[in-house]
Amino acid sequence: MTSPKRNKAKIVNGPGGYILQDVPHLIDYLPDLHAYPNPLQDNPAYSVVKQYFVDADDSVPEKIVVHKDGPRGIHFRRAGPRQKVYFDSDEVHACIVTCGGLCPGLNTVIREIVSSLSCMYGVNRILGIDGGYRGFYAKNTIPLDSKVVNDIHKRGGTILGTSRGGHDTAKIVDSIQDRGINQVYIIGGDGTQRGASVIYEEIRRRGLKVAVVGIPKTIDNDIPVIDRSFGFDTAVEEAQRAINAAHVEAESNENGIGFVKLMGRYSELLLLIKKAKPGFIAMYATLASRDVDCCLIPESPFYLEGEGGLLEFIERRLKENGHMVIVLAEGAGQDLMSKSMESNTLEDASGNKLLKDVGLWLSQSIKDHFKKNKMEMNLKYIDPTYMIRAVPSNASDNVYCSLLAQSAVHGAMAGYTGYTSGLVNGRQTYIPYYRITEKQNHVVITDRMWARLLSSTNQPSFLGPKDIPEEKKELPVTPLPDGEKSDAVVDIPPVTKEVTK
Ligand SMILES: Nc1ncnc2c1ncn2[C@@H]1O[C@H](COP(=O)(O)OP(=O)(O)O)[C@@H](O)[C@H]1O
Ligand SMILES: O=P(O)(O)OC[C@H]1O[C@](O)(COP(=O)(O)O)[C@@H](O)[C@@H]1O
Ligand SMILES: [Mg+2]
Repeated sequence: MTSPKRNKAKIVNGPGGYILQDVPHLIDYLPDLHAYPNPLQDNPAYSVVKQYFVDADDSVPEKIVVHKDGPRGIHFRRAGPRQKVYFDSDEVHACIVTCGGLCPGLNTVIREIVSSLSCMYGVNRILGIDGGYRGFYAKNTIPLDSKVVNDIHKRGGTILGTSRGGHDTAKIVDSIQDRGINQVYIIGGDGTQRGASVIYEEIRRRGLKVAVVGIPKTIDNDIPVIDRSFGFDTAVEEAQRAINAAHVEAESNENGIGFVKLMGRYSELLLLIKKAKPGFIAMYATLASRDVDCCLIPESPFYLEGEGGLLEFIERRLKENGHMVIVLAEGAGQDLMSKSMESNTLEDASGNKLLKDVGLWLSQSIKDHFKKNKMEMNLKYIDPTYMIRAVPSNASDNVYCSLLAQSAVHGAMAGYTGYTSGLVNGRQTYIPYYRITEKQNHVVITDRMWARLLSSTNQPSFLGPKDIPEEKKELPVTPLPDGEKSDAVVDIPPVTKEVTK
């Protein structure tokens, strides 16, 4: 296992408190690299586009809600094609790997990386890595071209296969070096991006001309900074089907309860710091459906018994309406379940905490309660968790995946490396790894979005004021005096979580 080396972050300060959290470039450590004119300038599809190439100074603000006297704040480099590229098309030997859990849209991203490289930049050496990180050193590669990927966007899953665990940095970089690969596209979630970050560090330490690019994938929506991950929209849409079925079942039965379990799990890292456990799919599926009476997510603790508890609320809602729908994120109520059952903490191959099935436990607890109180109730339990991530991406995710993949390719061709390509405030950007890996996204229950959900379901918050967690306040950005512009570097915090093999 290679321990990540400390590296310097590229920070550019500008007037009015402007900060650019820039991404590394190959010339940062290979200053003599040759640049070429971008072959896109001769591409008939683009020659008519005004200002097709992105201006070198274009950047995208992280926060778009501002006060008139506030500092301009943090920005990211805008993604897109540059006038100069640092790879000759014939020289490029690219590879693509998919890691972690499935997510709708993986195949669309693979397809578009291949198409962008071959159709826009004339690259014809592209390899698929079979079965996640360990495929770099334990499996054969899969040659990819436009024909092979032609209709894969219509299929769920990933044609390359995926896995958890198996991240051996030295072996992976050896394989990249031995095969002469010089562009590495890594599609995966929070764990994968941490893996990409250490691969980039090792490549840089060895002084290789290899661009390492991350493409964020997460059905849990737990990757920070970006607006949302591809596949999330599809997953929420698919979850609607399960909620609709639950509603139909509930309505058709005396005191019917439709109970749906969705994905959204505890993160081990976040358990350590007692923070986020994302319940985004449950929250958005509930908001979209309007048929849900109660949404339970890990970020918002609840209790079963007594006044103000879940069981009391269920009884009340059944009396009022004769039926109800409950949506539960799989990470919710894990503490309640652990208290009532013998528990030992297990992990998957990537070090993620393995969850017990809270859906089965909670639905049984509800059944037991009604039986004990001799009240009639009909509960139908629906677990669509793997179904919602195995489907192909919907139209909007397909467009999103395509733009994301194109941006990733433009960046690598332009010589940028050590970045994740992501949508920030509706614009494609390049985000340095340390911003992606420093924390995880979670539902903030003191935000307006959760309040909107509570007012749409009219469920109790199950919280007193003292239960509301204090969210870490963001440090204010200190504005620089007008006109002052300085290039600065700061230490990047090393990746904290250890690699699990
Ligand atoms: N801190 C880390 N350093 C290096 N590799 C990691 C790290 N955490 C996870 N990985 C690797 O990333 C891959 C995917 O991680 P996982 O957590 O399973 O999925 P996801 O990336 O979708 O969150 C696995 O192969 C795992 O070994
Ligand atoms: O595929 P597995 O190992 O059963 O894991 C299921 C988990 O994967 C997820 O879909 C998230 O996966 P990632 O962390 O790989 O994005 C969770 O929602 C779920 O808890
Ligand atoms: Mg993950």
